[in-house]
Amino acid sequence: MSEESTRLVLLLIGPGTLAIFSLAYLWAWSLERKRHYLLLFSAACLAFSLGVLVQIFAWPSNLGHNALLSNTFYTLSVLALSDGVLRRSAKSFGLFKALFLLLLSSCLIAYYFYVDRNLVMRVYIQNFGFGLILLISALRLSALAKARFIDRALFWTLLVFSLQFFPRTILFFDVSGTTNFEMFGQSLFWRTLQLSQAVLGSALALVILAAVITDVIEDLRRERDVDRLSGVFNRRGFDEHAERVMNTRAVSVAMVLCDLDHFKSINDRFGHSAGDEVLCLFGAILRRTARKSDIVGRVGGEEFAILLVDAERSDAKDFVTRLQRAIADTQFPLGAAREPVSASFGIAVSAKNEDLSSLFKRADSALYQAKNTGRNKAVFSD
Ligand SMILES: Nc1nc2c(ncn2[C@@H]2O[C@H](COP(=O)(O)OP(=O)(O)OP(=O)(O)O)[C@@H](O)[C@H]2O)c(=O)[nH]1
Repeated sequence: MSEESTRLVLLLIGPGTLAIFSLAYLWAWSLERKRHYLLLFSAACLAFSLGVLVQIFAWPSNLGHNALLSNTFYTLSVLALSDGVLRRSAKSFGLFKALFLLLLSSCLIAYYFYVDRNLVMRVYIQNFGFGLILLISALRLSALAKARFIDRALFWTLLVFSLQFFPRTILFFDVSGTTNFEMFGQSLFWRTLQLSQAVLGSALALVILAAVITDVIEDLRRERDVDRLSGVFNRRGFDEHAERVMNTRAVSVAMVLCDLDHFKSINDRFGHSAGDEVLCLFGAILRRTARKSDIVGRVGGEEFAILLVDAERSDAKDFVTRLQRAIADTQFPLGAAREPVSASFGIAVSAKNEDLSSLFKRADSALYQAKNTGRNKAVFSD
């Protein structure tokens, strides 16, 4: 292979890798169409890849047109990337802001080509501009620095990627001393740019892909573990989370089982959908009343379980009292007479080394007792 072909192949590695990432995001979007930001990542990779190709193959050959076209692709890529990462976190870059920046960069590049031809200014405008856009986006996502591992990885990779535009431009562009467009492709600046984009750009694309895959897996896990009607864990989710707490934390826990009274009669008199509405409201009450660390689940038709973490008998009693008050204060959609809704409770506080199944059984017997001795009351397991 001639030296020229080897050089070309090496130059094509970066845009080729990004084109593959573009296809990967597109494929991911075809599986998860509600995640529109995947299209933005795909567009960002494709636009960057096209920008590099336009420069490598000098198409169009007119230098001014080439500078403008490659700048458009690069700017679109940076804007799509910024908007994509922001949208993943339910924020957005803003269409008008993006269009304004695209227009501004095109005008500046055109000015420093056609009016005051200055390669140095064009390189600084592009690199500092891109660095700044990405830096601002990264800083808007600073909350991710305290989130899950993959979010932290995304935040820091984006931050490093945005910051590298500044020292790389200053160091290598000044060192290479290139002010001539014809020599630009041979310059140290252009080569370090290609290398850093290939390495850091691929790292960023890879971290984003990993974050997207993690999002999808978490969503699937949530769907598997959460009861859609009441918004609390289903039996599977409850067991898994409760088991984890009991196996990893050496604190006293209390199991509260809670069963709505005469629920069959609610369904019979007001209809199944009114019954559903009661379950939905009841789930909301439980989520409001429990602490973040507690585990709440719907473990049967109208039966709920709450594992109070780091709780003694008095904490469980206080919790149930607050719950009873919240139930009494809630207006359930049960006809004009506003039929009251009540629940019975069985409570068990963990003994030393007691496992989940034994704790659950004791709370269940206490609940059975509450039901059999008049309902609308709480009974403790001894
Ligand atoms: N609307 C609705 N009803 C449900 C759902 N799951 C179970 N049920 C109903 O809940 C009722 C439970 O009835 P029972 O087990 O007799 O309990 P109950 O009427 O509350 O009686 P006590 O618990 O003894 O006070 C049944 O009629 C089930 O059909 C659901 O998701 N939605």
